[in-house]
Amino acid sequence: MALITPFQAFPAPAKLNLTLAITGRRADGYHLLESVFRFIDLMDTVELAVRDDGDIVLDNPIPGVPADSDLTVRAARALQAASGATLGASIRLHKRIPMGGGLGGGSSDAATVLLALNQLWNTQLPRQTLQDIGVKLGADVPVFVFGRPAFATGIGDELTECAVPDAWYVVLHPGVSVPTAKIFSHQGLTRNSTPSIMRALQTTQRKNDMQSVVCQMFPEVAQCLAKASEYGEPLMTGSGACVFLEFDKEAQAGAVFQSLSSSYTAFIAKGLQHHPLYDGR
Ligand SMILES: C[C@@](CO)(OP(=O)(O)O)[C@H](O)COP(=O)(O)OP(=O)(O)OC[C@H]1O[C@@H](n2ccc(N)nc2=O)[C@H](O)[C@@H]1O
Ligand SMILES: Nc1ncnc2c1ncn2[C@@H]1O[C@H](COP(=O)(O)OP(=O)(O)O)[C@@H](O)[C@H]1O
Repeated sequence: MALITPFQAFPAPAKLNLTLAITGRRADGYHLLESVFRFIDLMDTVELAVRDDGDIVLDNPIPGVPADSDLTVRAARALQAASGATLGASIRLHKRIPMGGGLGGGSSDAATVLLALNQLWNTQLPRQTLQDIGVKLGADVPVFVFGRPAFATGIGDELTECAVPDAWYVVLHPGVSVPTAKIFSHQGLTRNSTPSIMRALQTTQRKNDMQSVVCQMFPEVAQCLAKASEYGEPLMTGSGACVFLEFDKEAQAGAVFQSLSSSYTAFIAKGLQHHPLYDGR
């Protein structure tokens, strides 16, 4: 019997980019960003059981995503390679975060695997080392390992903790899936936002430099933003397609959710002050 522990469940929250400015492009094609990331309580669950044969096995691959490409499997293998761990893991994924929605679900699943297996395998790598392993899997992975709301620079991997308000969100899915790479490589993308001098301002200035190109390519996103603007000031998260509205009170979010959930797949979510696996260290 290869399994040597029972399955344990670990949460993987979605993220919102409260603001996202593109300030330049590196020689390797990756873009320089300034963004404020926060976590919300819309979550996937990753179940993990330790194996004694060193294998990494995904029990329930996502349709259309081969197990070897799944970010959870890649994260577990990257941790084995970096730590020399000889143990393996069986993985079961319970997806709730829509894919290709700009909510970072795959990256969050990967970060949860890194954080959880680092404990289950007793590899004891420091958080920064896990972030360094994570960035090779995807630019969004480090912030989930970092575990706190963050002002991000670099390609989204240089992180400073920042304050975010207690808030509730209505997240709308416009019904299309946006390919991140296509938006980053689009001719019409503006890449010249001025880097901010006062970082604190970034939590109040809200924009998304990817929104205009996504709206050109996917009119469904523009229509969703127009509809949502009847209830507040919506913004797209990441490279889309999801759109969100922020509210101070749960009741306000609840009323808007009621109104919009007949037109869109919608989620109501509480903003988190830290990642559920963040232990303060
Ligand atoms: C746009 C953001 C904002 O948080 O989020 P999502 O919309 O994906 O959630 C991220 O920067 C996405 O991060 P992630 O989805 O992990 O990106 P990766 O897998 O590393 O890269 C996907 C593609 O986007 C491009 N890319 C990504 C990040 C970045 N700073 N510059 C880029 O040019 C890469 O060249 C690659 O072609
Ligand atoms: N565990 C995973 N969950 C979701 N998507 C994954 C996973 N592993 C690999 N992927 C791939 O990553 C792509 C981006 O997914 P995701 O991170 O959910 O969206 P986004 O980058 O828009 O926030 C998916 O379309 C899928 O092909």
